[in-house]
Amino acid sequence: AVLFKKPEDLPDNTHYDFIIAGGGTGGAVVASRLAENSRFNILVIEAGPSNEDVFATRVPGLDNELPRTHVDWNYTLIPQVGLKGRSTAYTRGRMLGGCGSHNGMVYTRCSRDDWDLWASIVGFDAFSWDRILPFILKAEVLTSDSENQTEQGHIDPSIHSRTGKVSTSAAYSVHPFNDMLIETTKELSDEFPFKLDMNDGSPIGIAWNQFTIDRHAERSSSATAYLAKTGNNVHVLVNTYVTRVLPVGRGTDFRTVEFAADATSPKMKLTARKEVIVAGGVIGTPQILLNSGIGSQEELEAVGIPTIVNNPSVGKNFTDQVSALMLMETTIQDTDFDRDAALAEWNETRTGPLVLPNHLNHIVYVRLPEDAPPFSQGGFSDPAPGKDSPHIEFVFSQISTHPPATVVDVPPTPSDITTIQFLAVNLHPVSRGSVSLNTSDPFAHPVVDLGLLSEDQDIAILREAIRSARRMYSAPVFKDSVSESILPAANVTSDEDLDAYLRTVASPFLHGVGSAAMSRQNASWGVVNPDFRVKGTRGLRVVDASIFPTVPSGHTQVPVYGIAELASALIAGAWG
Ligand SMILES: Cc1cc2nc3c(=O)[nH]c(=O)nc-3n(C[C@H](O)[C@H](O)[C@H](O)COP(=O)(O)OP(=O)(O)OC[C@H]3O[C@@H](n4cnc5c(N)ncnc54)[C@H](O)[C@@H]3O)c2cc1C
Repeated sequence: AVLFKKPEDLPDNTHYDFIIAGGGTGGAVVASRLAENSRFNILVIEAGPSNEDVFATRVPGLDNELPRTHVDWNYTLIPQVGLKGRSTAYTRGRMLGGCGSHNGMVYTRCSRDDWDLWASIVGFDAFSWDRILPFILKAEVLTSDSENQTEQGHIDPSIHSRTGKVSTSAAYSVHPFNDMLIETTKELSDEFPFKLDMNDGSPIGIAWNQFTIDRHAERSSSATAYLAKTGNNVHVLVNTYVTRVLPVGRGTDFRTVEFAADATSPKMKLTARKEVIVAGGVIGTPQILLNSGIGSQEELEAVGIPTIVNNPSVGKNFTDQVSALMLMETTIQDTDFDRDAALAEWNETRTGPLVLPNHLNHIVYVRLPEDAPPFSQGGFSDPAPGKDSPHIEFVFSQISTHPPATVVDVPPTPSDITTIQFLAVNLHPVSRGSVSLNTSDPFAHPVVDLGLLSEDQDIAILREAIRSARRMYSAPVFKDSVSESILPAANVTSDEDLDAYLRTVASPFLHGVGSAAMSRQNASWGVVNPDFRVKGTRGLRVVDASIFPTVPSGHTQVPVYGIAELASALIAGAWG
């Protein structure tokens, strides 16, 4: 690809077939795949800088140093009623590769049920597990064993690809906690069975984590694995903000993109010969559509934006998983290390603690039984999409006396006590939020609301997540080394007390989806059709996590890779 750092550097008289707004996870995949047809010229416009200018993007263990910097959009949720009016940070990557350049690199395809549900919601079988899998595999290349990465007992290589793009590995470190968790899968096998590979469509149990990390212990992303490897028929304009998409003439053929370096620079316009693809992510995409007059007429009028396509679904249905910090007191060896020495080691030999984002190695997925309290006593219906889908995830951060190494806000934590630090997550909340505008200024942050814990069902499941985690640490293997629940405190056990704790600590898990949701062609709701085209328009598609109709049973980057590969094939096919 050819990189341009300022709008005025773009060559005159170049005609682009496709213009892609947002060079993040989804946008970079689509640009690279379309570029495989050498007759297509493609322009990617990205608000942030190149990932190559940001060293910390390369080092897995420096992922926590990227949020709240110039490569973060630094959004804040409006005060969340379900969190006692707390506002929490909502980090999103703002550079080539988008969130994929600053995320936790966990590789999860989510469950068979998630994809089959999407296929039935949108009425297009291409989204079903069996049919999306080839596209997920197209995006993946499993690394072979190297130091700190092994397939043996950690992964089922037969369900992975050796020929795709983004590196996936079973990166690991050696630590006694690993063996203890594996022992738990024997001692408490009903609730916590061992799972050889959580990417087989049925992610339930305790598994070794898999990460988008390459064999040189570097982050792999759509920026490094796709965009950096494309030819010169892709032009990439960084540091440039897409303000609107505009129709060509008076209709709804939205093939013109308006952009500027910043609020004080002149706005420029370019028209794509074939299509515009918006890939601004779960906040950027609805913001661009709304600024362009595609949204609820009533809400657009209130901020003085003329409506071109009246669609009240734009920005609605915004959903994220909700997590709660937990700390357990322990005598297990801590995972602390000297950062500078570790960085020197990573630089020299690509070994040491920075080869991994978190310093513990497993991921735990729990499916609540049918008679679990939220269902049997609370009367709530099962929010998971099927029997192969978990309700709860535990993801471990570190064992330390320091505050938790997480990018979400955490309450003050006790010092001088060594704790196992992890997040308990409700994977399928039913609370919904929105992305909306309170100004017609395209450079202002939109109003971002997740409605976290606004539905009682969500807190009921998070309560069970805490109880499930405590059961896990009651396994005999932890008897002499894990003593007490510190957060929430051991005496916090009743529903009321757990709820009070949860409303104080809960945070978004940063897997936002659904703000430009896909629906059936003739549905009365939804923003894009199953071919990714924005309803009521021509020439305009959306390809990113905003189109997911529901939040899946895991982390969201792999589903973005899957749908971006599918979309690329559809778009290339339409113009082939
Ligand atoms: C801190 C964090 C950790 C995470 N950890 C994991 C994990 O371990 N595993 C996992 O699977 N998922 C993880 N995720 C989620 C996952 O990374 C995202 O769901 C996924 O990358 C989203 O892809 P996307 O294409 O929808 O958006 P993005 O990757 O965010 O891409 C959107 C791009 O559009 C650009 N953009 C937005 N607006 C404009 C505009 N107006 N003009 C120009 N450009 C614009 C943005 O700068 C960005 O580059 C994490 C997310 C975060 C924030």
